Amino acid sequence: MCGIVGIVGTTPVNQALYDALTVLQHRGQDAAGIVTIADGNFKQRKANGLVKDVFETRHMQRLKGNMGIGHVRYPTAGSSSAAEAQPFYVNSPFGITLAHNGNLTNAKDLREQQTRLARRHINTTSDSEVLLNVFAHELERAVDMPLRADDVFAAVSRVHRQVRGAYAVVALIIGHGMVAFRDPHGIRPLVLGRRVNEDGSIEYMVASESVALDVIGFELMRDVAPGEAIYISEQGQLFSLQCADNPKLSPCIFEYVYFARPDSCIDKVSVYAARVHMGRKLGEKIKREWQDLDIDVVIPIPETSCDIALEIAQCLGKPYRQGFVKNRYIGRTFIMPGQKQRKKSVRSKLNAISSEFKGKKVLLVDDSIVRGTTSGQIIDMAREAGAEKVYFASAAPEIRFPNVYGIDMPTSNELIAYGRDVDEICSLIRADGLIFQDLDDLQAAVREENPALTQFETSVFNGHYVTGDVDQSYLNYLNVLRNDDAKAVREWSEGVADLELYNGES
Ligand SMILES: O=P(O)(O)OC[C@H]1O[C@H](OP(=O)(O)OP(=O)(O)O)[C@H](O)[C@@H]1O
Ligand SMILES: NC(=O)CC[C@H](N)C(=O)O
Ligand SMILES: [Mg+2]
Repeated sequence: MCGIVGIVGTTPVNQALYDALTVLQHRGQDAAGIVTIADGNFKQRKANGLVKDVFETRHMQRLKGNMGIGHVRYPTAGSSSAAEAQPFYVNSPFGITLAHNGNLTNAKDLREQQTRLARRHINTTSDSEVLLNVFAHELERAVDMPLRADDVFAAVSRVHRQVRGAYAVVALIIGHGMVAFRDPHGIRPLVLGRRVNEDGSIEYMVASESVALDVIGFELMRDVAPGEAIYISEQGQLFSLQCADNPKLSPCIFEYVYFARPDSCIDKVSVYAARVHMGRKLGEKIKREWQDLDIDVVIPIPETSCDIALEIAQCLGKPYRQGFVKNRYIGRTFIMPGQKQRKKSVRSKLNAISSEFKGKKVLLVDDSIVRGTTSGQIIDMAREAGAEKVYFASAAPEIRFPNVYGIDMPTSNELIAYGRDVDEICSLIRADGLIFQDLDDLQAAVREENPALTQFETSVFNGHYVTGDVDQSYLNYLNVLRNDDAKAVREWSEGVADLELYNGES
């Protein structure tokens, strides 16, 4: 789950894009990029690193123009080399740059088709570059001069017919406008906003999360519908059309559990409210199932679980204490690239306040347990700080299946709950008791905010993949391609060679 943003404005957009990417940083910490259009050309800066490190004043000064797009990356396909930072560029037709959040499940086939049939060269291993070429090829076929919104929509319709997986996309077509679209299941979020200026002119913005609109001073108009495309011309005129044959909203439920910021609203659901409901549901389950459990205090594992833990504490009638202090300079550990780095970072990120643990029976709360990197270490820390008993509650159910839609969990083997029951997981993380949310309760918690959400993308919990094209042979292929060891070998050789071709500037 990367973060994407695009603005068609009436004044320079560089600072607004930068600010939006900073607000979306929690969605991707590996690389960042911005492309703007000025004087009939693209201006681009992209590199590995956090937003604050990638863009220096000299870059910002060169990113001129009133329209642009941006991306923060959390790699889920290809490599984490700078050459795969986004946006990507193709020169024909017109000149297009594209930023993508999600992951394609048929990228291999599409790549072959683009090479063989469309005679396009894709220079990196990124699925997003494949998606850009599919879109460019279809736009080339659809084109009427001058380019009309309908041509763009026809191209997007054909993209939907070929591409499988998750994709929330924003792209610039030079000399024409900005296009944004969401896959027919709406797996990854995308919102549309606007700002009305004093002279009555309107600026438009799309972003992965509504919080980006808030911070830039745009008002939320609505979510981009699954399968829908939005086209905003250079002149600032907005067009939209449903471009999918059978759209069916099935947002990734993990966005609500972990990825999105609590102050965002996704598919008419306040992420904060959904987490509060998750806390209540889990609190009720704890009361039901652990009737004679003796808990002195409820302690969250910062940062995502704080809102959930507070609600659990209220539900149980127990005190809530912030027993761990988070180092504000260390990012999210789950989206860090390798297990070694993730493990090391948990310890430097979180530290216990001994007085909150000494001689107490504590209930630790986290939003989820994925690889068990956090929970194992945190429980040890709680014991070292003097806890008498350490119980653990997870607001998400057991995660047993790989994710193929933009979360970097490509193999079951790395998941602590794979092939294990609750007792086995409990002893592995060295807890005195462990409880997970039920999937029905998790879905109900989110649905409470928007009853129209009848279906979610829940594959990591139940192995049901909404796009219907994911089978065991695909999962085996992914396992070989993207397991931690394979990634480490690839990154090492790329680091040594560093000979890739890409059109970034430094
Ligand atoms: O079982 P694991 O593999 O450790 O993954 C789950 C943990 O990772 C995430 O925290 P993270 O540090 O990424 O971010 P946060 O500060 O937003 O909680 C999540 O909130 C859990 O704490
Ligand atoms: N997390 C994402 O959305 C990643 C986008 C794309 N698959 C990449 O790896 O760059
Ligand atoms: Mg966490």
